[in-house]
Amino acid sequence: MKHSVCVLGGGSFGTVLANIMAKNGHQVSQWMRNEDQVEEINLTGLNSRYLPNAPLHCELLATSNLEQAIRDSDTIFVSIPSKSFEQVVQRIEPLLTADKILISTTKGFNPNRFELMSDIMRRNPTTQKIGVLSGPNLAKEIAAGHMTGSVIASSDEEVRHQVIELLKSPTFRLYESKDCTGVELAGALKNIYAIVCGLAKAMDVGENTMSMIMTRSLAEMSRFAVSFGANPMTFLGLAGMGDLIATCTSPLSRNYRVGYAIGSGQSLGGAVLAIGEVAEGVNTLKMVVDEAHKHDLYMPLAEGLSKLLFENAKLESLIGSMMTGEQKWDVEFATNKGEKYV
Ligand SMILES: NC(=O)C1=CN([C@@H]2O[C@H](COP(=O)(O)OP(=O)(O)OC[C@H]3O[C@@H](n4cnc5c(N)ncnc54)[C@H](OP(=O)(O)O)[C@@H]3O)[C@@H](O)[C@H]2O)C=CC1
Ligand SMILES: O=C(CO)COP(=O)(O)O
Repeated sequence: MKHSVCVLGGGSFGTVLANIMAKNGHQVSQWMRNEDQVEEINLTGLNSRYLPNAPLHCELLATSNLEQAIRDSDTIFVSIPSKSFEQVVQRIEPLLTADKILISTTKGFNPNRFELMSDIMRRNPTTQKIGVLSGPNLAKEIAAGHMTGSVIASSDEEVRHQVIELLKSPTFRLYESKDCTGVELAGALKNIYAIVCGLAKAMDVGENTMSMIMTRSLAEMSRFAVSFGANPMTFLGLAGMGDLIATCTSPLSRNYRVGYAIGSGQSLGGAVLAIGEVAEGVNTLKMVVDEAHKHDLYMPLAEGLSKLLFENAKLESLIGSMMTGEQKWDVEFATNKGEKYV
């Protein structure tokens, strides 16, 4: 069945998703605020700023008319950086109807208060058909046709099945989850640890060290997420371990590149500016460390990175955080916490 879909955001991820769905034969419009970009995509089939060298499907229609894009669509993917997500969702609220499906693909927190993108979407008074998409989805690899998969999380079966129908392709697999909190937190939190891994790589640490950092990162991420109601098992899946591996090892990750640049001697501001695209991990780090303090959660890697980036601490303090912190359980959910995981 052919669906009418729109993707909000003209960045690299919004563009690859819109392109997959157009290739799948759906009617797809991609909303962006930049008129020149709209013209370029419609005339040349290219989004040269965010996804150079990736020819887009001829039926993908770029538009700057938000009202029409929403009215014509049964499913809306919001692919806007977390900083502007709330503002864009507020703009579309008067255009929503109870049957429209809203999906977030954004991996971050609202910078104004501690909440996830799904919390922002749920506040709309009209539709509760809501889901989040997250997984190892480096946009440029998807555009190049490399195989990957993602997780569609929603408590609503219709939402999950609709997203699978829209996006499944010979190179893109979709898996279902009901653990929205876990999937969404996994996607947001891994960006912190991609920065740490970029830094570590710039320091030329060995593979043992990289493996330890990634594994302890997974422990921190799941500890944090479980305290907000997530299922720790979600972190073994594509949205957890899958995305952590992709983002912590690939120079295509903007967060990894921020870490690498800082590890090579650049300032945080300089590194973010040079990338020219969103690196969500920087805001996420601030929000998460604040929450960890409030809830007394032990997160030595995030804490060490925060001191390095925001308090001018030396690199050694990050290493110290990891190497001199408490050494207790390897997999804490399998051992000491609550009988249900034993
Ligand atoms: N790229 C990737 O590999 C993946 C990204 N994600 C997540 O998807 C989200 C979007 O990322 P991505 O596409 O990479 O971002 P990019 O940095 O590539 O692009 C951001 C897009 O959002 C637009 N935008 C920003 N603010 C506003 C606003 N107030 N109103 C309208 N448009 C706005 C920008 O428009 P303009 O150019 O006009 O500023 C631009 O089109 C992020 O949370 C990211 O973590 C998830 C999976 C993979
Ligand atoms: O989330 C991503 C891949 O799954 C993209 O990571 P970056 O935002 O670090 O580029």
